[in-house]
Amino acid sequence: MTGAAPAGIQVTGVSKSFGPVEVLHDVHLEVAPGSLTAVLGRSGCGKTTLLRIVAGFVAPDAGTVALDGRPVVDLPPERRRVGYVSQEGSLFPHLDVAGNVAFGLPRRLRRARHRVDELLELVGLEPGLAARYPHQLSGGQQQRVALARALAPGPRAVLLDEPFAALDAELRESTRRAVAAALEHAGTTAVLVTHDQGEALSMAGQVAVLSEGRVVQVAPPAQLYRQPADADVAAFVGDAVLLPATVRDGRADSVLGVHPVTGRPESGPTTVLVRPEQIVLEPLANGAAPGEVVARVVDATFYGHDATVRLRVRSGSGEHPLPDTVLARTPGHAAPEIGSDVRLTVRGSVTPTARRTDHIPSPEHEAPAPRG
Ligand SMILES: Nc1ncnc2c1ncn2[C@@H]1O[C@H](COP(=O)(O)OP(=O)(O)OP(=O)(O)O)[C@@H](O)[C@H]1O
Repeated sequence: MTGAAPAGIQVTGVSKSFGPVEVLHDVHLEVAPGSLTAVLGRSGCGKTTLLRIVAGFVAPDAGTVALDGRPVVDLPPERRRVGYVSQEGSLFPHLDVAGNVAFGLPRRLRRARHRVDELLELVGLEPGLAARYPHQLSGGQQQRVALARALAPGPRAVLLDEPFAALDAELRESTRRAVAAALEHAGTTAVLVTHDQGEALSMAGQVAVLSEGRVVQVAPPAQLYRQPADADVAAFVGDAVLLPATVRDGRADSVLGVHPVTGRPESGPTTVLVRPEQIVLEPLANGAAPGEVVARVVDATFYGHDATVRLRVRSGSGEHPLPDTVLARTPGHAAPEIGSDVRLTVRGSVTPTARRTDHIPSPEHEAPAPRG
């Protein structure tokens, strides 16, 4: 790839209102050069607006956007050297694949067929597709062509707005992999907007969670999942079991037993997060020993590779009240019978997770190193 070196992106204090509605509030985001950041949030939380501000299609009311520390808010989109891929790819219907990709190339290179082939190869498409028109491609192929077109001028960063949302599940997965590989190979800085937590966690080196126009946490995927900033983020990025607990000497005492605590918790009453896959279920063949946690299976949903099991705790540990139900995830073949009693144990550590009282940045976040 020719083109500019990948740029770091710095979004500082960006706010934006449409009429009386504030869509973004004091957004700060730092994207390391050559890395992939996902902006994750529910529909309407302001993700697209943020991306369009970085691209230059929308001006912020307050705050700045910089590339490698140089403010670009006064530059028009075409001078920022930032590529944009939308949900539908928006290919030109009257141009074939080669024409679409070449459109992104500098004028002097537009006739250089080998450049088009290189870009198609980069996004994992056969050169044989070059003569097809967009309507002759699958949705996933169209999105890859759109990425090839965006990468053609050697942009300093690429912005992807829900690029897989219109694809069916199987195509989405393979297209994600192809796009992630192409971005990594090109070494381009990328920001991906999505409402799909699996997509954000699996593709990005850093995930920024946006809620009602505010960044509520920025963290690498594993940290976001294990140490969400609050209960809302915990429940948004996966199934969450939240239990009242008391922390003493780095261990939390909850109805599911006494467990080590992630991070450096303060002693005292709190709420702890347990992920359903941490809960291990065993058949209760010969009754329960004193102190064991026993629950009855009230419901189970079978997904094939795994199953989620809803349980009513019948006897718990410690002084905390029994929760209504807890959710466990088991391998599909090991899902217990509805109505049976099982023994519950929790693997690993639990995480103190407050209800949202304020918008707290992630405490231990460090920006991930650039890829490669
Ligand atoms: N040009 C505009 N004029 C008025 N309101 C707008 C405009 N653009 C966006 N909005 C509003 O701003 C809010 C955020 O929109 P935005 O598209 O940024 O959200 P989003 O998180 O990307 O949502 P989705 O995932 O549904 O695309 C919405 O309430 C939307 O209606």
